[in-house]
Amino acid sequence: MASRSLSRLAQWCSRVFMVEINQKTEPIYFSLSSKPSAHNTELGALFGNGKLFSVYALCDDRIQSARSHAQLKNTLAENLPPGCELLDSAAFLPDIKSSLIKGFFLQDNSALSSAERAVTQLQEKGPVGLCVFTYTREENGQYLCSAVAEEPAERERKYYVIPAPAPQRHPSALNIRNSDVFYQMEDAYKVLQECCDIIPESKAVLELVTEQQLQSNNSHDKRFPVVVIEGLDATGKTTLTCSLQKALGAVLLKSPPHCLARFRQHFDAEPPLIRRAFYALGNYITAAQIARESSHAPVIVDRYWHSTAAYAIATAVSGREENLPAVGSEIYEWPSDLLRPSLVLLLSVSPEERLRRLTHRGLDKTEEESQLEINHLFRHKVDEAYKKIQNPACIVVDASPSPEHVLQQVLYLIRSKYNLQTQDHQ
Ligand SMILES: Nc1ncnc2c1ncn2[C@@H]1O[C@H](COP(=O)(O)OP(=O)(O)OP(=O)(O)O)[C@@H](O)[C@H]1O
Ligand SMILES: Nc1ccn([C@H]2C[C@H](O)[C@@H](COP(=O)(O)O)O2)c(=O)n1
Repeated sequence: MASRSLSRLAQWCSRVFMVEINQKTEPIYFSLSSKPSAHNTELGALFGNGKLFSVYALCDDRIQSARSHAQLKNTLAENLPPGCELLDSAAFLPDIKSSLIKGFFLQDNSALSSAERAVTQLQEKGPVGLCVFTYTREENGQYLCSAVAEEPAERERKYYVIPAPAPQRHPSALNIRNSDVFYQMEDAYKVLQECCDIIPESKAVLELVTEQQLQSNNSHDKRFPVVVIEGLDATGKTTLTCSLQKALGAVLLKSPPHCLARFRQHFDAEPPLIRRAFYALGNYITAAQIARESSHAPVIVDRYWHSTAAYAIATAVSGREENLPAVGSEIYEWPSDLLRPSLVLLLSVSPEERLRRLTHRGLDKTEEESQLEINHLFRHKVDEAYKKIQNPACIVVDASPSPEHVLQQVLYLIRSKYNLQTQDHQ
């Protein structure tokens, strides 16, 4: 998307705008038109009161655009006048992949809006173009939209705001491929290559990926079973994987791998495009380690691609759980260049039991895991996304019994699939 082509209001008329009032109700969809609509009362909930404007960060450089969007959100949130709502917004071409442009819609009841002043300061600071729309209500009940643009002629141009039909598929899934989830190592690798000038740690991560790939044993000779243990935070993955390692004389690996631990906190603070590329590359390093170790012993892995894809999809797909694409969608496809495990077990416990274990454990969590605590809906979406991933699909394991009971249950599952003997029988 070339930002220059979108700085002119007319270019936005082909798009549908979506504004999410909250995570639980359907978004409001509208378009811009040269003709008024007879039915725009539907827009009342959004365009009801106060001063209204929306803002989108436009930039040709996807890294700069991702960081500018994050910076814009922080700036608007920090300068929000009392009574002003900051809502997620997006403009898209229905069913056209990668057409989603994320932004923010503000309902502002204050006269001199500090949010608007913050946007103006950001615009002057650059370096990315912001496209700001303002909306006004006419006497006849029609809503008009104009762009705060450089050229006077552009500023004078106004379009009617008219209701638009809800698209077949929720637009937040349009940009997932290579923005939130990566399906080839080289696509994730390219993102971090583009970050090297602004995020020095990227270079070190890329060197580790290259080093591990060079050491990878791609031979498809006899391999011992590779069992991945997945699940939300505090479902008992670490406890179970350690017990499995002892019981099976297995090698225990994890994703992200230990060699990336020192970079993790930094990339967790980056916008999704960069953060997810980091975790995707972590899976490829872990895959190279699995390839080497599974030539001489069974391998147990604590989190792998299912975690990376499920958390990314659940974060990217806003709104209700039903907005997740159906099973069979390409977004759930295992990457063709990533080593496939023999078995993936998804540990499942009740939210109450999980919270009990988390509280009991007292360790800190990633921002996303903190989200899981406050956001019941987000947790459900992560769980649903886990279960939609195919080839291999997860086998759900009830992990609420005692650690020993869960271990025996999982050993039975593994043994019934392979004639793997436990350590004490060898
Ligand atoms: N089957 C179980 N029954 C009761 N408590 C358990 C069980 N398994 C683990 N726990 C306890 O629950 C807490 C979380 O366990 P653990 O760290 O293994 O979870 P986890 O899924 O690895 O979490 P994370 O993803 O954050 O690493 C720990 O205090 C652990 O002792
Ligand atoms: N392969 C992986 C492993 C982890 N993540 C992300 C998803 C969550 O935000 C978080 C959970 O990890 P934990 O705190 O349990 O170590 O890390 C991922 O995206 N891909």
